[in-house]
Amino acid sequence: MTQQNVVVSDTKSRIKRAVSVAQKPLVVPGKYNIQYSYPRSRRVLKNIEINGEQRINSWVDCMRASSPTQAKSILSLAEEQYTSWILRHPSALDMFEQIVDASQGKQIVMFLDYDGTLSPIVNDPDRAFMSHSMRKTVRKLAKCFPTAIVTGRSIDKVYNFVRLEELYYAGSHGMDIKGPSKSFKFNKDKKSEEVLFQPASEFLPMIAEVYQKLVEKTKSIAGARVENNKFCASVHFRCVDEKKWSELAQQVSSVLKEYPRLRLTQGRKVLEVRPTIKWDKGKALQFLLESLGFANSTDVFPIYIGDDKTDEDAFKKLIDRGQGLGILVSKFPKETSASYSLQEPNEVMDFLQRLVEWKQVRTRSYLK
Ligand SMILES: O=P(O)(O)OC[C@H]1O[C@H](O[C@H]2O[C@H](CO)[C@@H](O)[C@H](O)[C@H]2O)[C@H](O)[C@@H](O)[C@@H]1O
Repeated sequence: MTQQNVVVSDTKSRIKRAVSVAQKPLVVPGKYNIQYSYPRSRRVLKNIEINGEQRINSWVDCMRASSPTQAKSILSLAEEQYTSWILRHPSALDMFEQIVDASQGKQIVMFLDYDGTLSPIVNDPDRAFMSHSMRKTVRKLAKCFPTAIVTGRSIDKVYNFVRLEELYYAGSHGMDIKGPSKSFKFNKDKKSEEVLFQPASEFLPMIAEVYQKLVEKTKSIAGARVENNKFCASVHFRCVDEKKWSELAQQVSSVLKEYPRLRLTQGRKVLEVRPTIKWDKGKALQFLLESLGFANSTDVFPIYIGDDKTDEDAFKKLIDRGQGLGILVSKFPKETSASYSLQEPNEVMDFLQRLVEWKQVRTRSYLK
């Protein structure tokens, strides 16, 4: 079954669900961000989601008080936009049967982003814990399919959260790749040594130096926080007053001026400083598929689940390969190359759990 077939079928129920989701009051304010919450590459520090949401909330309050009819038309517009988005990126839970049908006869390989996908977004990056039930689900998932965590975090950090030896890990946006320990190898026929790839290893001292400079430069800005992710560094502004965002951006930019071999990208309330090498989460996905022996295989069905801009490189890679599918985790419409959507980590867990159950049923009936 082609992806188009999958998307076209079941339209009525999806519209129904889309409209009912769009009507949930909690979700509605953020939907005004449709075109604005996902800033295009260089529009740094503008139109960012949470404050956008607050601002819009107060706009809507004022508008309701002064002109109820006008407010209603804005709400309808948001609903329409959400409905149109969800039709293009239907829920992976609603489309579960079609997704597994499309994978028939192929080896599913799972790629999971960490923050915002397996763990909820929180203010303190050191406290982005994943739940026990999520860990249990991912453990079961890895017994059924080769499974990789692909993250902007350093491998050490993400491993401290995930604590599952049986997974592949691609840390620092894919610039640090490790395989599972030998006893957990999925494909026992493949070479037994751990996969290990560090395409940006020469940048290690530079990132360490830049990290120190960023800490120094930003320390006067309340709430700013710099995280060393080994081959890249993150400057968090989730807890910085919006009035201070441009000052923070200037400080970061002044440090980067001295480092032409580093570039800046943006994630969810975070500025990511990373090497200019042509390597990203999409390339990491490709590398891992090759390591698993699926370089030119048509019998593989990779599923990538992620919530952030950096995950778009992986979604695009799947489109280029013409294999598998991408699932964006988001409550709000965003520009994306993913085919499907899930609203939050809890839905991701439900989806993974269904995959596990589906696989177990198939294995049982195969053994009968
Ligand atoms: O690729 P990911 O696994 O999604 O990592 C991207 C960044 O995630 C983390 O920051 C994000 O999550 C934090 C905790 O919920 C949140 O406070 C922050 O605002 C988000 O941007 C991580 O701390 C960064 O280092 C990663 O680059």
